Amino acid sequence: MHGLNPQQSIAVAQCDGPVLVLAGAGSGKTRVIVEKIAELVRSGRYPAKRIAAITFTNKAAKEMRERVARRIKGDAADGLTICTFHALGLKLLQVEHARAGLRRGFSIFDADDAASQLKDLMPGAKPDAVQAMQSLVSRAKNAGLSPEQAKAEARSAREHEAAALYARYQARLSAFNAVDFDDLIRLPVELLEGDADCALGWRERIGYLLVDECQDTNDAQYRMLRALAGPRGNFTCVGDDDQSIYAWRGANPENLSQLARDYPSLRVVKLEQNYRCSNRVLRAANALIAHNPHEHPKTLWSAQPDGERIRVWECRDSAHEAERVAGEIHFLHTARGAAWSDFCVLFRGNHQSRPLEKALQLLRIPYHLSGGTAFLERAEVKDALAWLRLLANPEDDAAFLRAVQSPRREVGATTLAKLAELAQQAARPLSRAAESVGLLKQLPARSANALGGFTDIVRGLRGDATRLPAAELVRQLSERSGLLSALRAQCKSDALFKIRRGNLDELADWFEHAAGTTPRGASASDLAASLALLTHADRNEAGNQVRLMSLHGAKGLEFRYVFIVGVEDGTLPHEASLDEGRLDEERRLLYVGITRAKEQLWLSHAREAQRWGSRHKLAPSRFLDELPAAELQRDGADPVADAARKQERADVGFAAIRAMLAD
Ligand SMILES: Nc1ncnc2c1ncn2[C@@H]1O[C@H](COP(=O)(O)OP(=O)(O)OP(=O)(O)O)[C@@H](O)[C@H]1O
Ligand SMILES: [Mg+2]
Repeated sequence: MHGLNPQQSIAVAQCDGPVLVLAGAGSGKTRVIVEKIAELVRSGRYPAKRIAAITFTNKAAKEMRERVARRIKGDAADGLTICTFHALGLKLLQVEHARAGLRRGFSIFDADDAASQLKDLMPGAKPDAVQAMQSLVSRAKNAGLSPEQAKAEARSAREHEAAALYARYQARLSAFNAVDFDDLIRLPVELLEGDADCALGWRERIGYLLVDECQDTNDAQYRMLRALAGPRGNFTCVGDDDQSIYAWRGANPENLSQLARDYPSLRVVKLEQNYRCSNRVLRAANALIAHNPHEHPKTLWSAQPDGERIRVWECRDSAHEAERVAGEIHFLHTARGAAWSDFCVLFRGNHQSRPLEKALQLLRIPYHLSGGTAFLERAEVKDALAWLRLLANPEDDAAFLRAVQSPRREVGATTLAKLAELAQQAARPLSRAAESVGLLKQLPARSANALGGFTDIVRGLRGDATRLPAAELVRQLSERSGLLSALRAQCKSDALFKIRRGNLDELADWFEHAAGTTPRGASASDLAASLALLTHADRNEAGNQVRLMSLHGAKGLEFRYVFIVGVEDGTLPHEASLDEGRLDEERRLLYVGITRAKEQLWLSHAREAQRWGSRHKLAPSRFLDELPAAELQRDGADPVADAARKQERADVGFAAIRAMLAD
């Protein structure tokens, strides 16, 4: 079957009843999902519109869509659902909004919006305290608890406090006709589990379900899967317990074993051949992960050549480390003709990208940083989105509050507080209260005028919102809202203004693109809702560029050359995991990193770090000692090879300089 091995073929062919593919990195689990979708459609067992595949990120969804499109000819793939749990939850809620107690066009609060609501509900609380409460509330939601259940289950005083806050926070969300990210899973679960008709309807809609990276589902997502699959359980889940790296976000790899308990007829398929990594890389990965406890040890072998030994670099500090990485990339590109996109540099924490960026820029190496300063977090983008949200949903008070103050107009905090009071008395959302002449009369004339001006603009745009193409709406609203001219006034230089206006153009482009790819030609307001689910990394595609990303972000990907920097005790494993006994998860993280490499791998660590103005010593990661020495080549271990390499590198360097002079 299309170059699949026998085990993969079994997993693909098994279309009735539940299937779990449990296998190590690079063994072709994602490939099984892609082939299986193609097979289900081609065989006519399920039309594309009755198949849903769940991926861990939007980016992975996009990639899978492209891979499937290559396997299925023509329009047979139309209507296929490939998305994240959150996006599927959103889709479900958009259809079932009435059952979920929401009105059409409800808003999605991102983590920032949620935090600001909680802050508001905790007057005087320090940011740390707000954050702590936010994560407790989120944990309760991810465990699938309603406010009432959270209250009943609370044991400690803190949990009682969190449960009470959860109830007030939820009341506020529903007053705003809004949901947060966690609700995109929790509410569908509540609906599907509590309403048999609704569940049946969705099982009819989604005849076959496939889930990638199943080890990283949290409890609420697992329940969503179970509720959607129903007792018949027509699904294929694939996962690897050794790659579970999201425990901190509530992921529970136990769900893999739970599947067998919930579905006694579960067919478990194991894959043992790794097609990705060189043999050395794979042997090193296997040796590392063997240090974690395993109920069922996995065997994973590779028919690939041994390949180069794994380079272990000891560097002075992170700047030196970055220079070596950039130098090596430059060398392999120039001397061996590797494409920039063949390289990936991985790190534990996002702050580690800075020295790398500097070093790459110095050598003029094009790079792409995933999950950097989130595009959607930029002020002008958030402003434009608030406007869009308000156009979509007049009851979105959070959007109103942001839009009415961007750009600033003569509507101050006092006016808004007064308006909120009036709105509450009249039981209306803020934007409706601001439109009511009767209510405005109770405000000072200047503020009332300013509000009137604002609502005129909103009304005008709302009239055009359904008529204009999505991208055009973004452009018009940037102009007509005054956002653009405020931005111009605010920017000290033309260059800066260009960059920030560029962000708004990018938003418009994104809308144009997204509207073109959604089947129903989604309106700008639908898009504004789904945009909340996207991250910078998802939206922004890398071209022929070196990729910089966190180990967490690298899940599922593969590259010819992989560098992992900062392999130090305290960095990887991370400081916080040393005393909390979460070493196993850190080890899995390194396992994920190592198994991204197809041909060659570099692990580097620094001797010193600068912190709070003073230097301090760093020790190499304890994980390095867990790798088989025979597969490693440490600095200085092979002076002859080192010298030869240096010479080759110098030659390439001279050639480059000569070429530059000739230009
Ligand atoms: N039967 C096969 N023959 C040849 N190549 C294969 C086969 N199966 C998978 N591959 C290739 O092996 C590589 C790894 O496959 P895939 O990404 O599906 O693995 P995975 O198990 O999902 O990995 P991860 O655990 O990292 O998510 C890909 O390049 C894929 O094309
Ligand atoms: Mg995969």
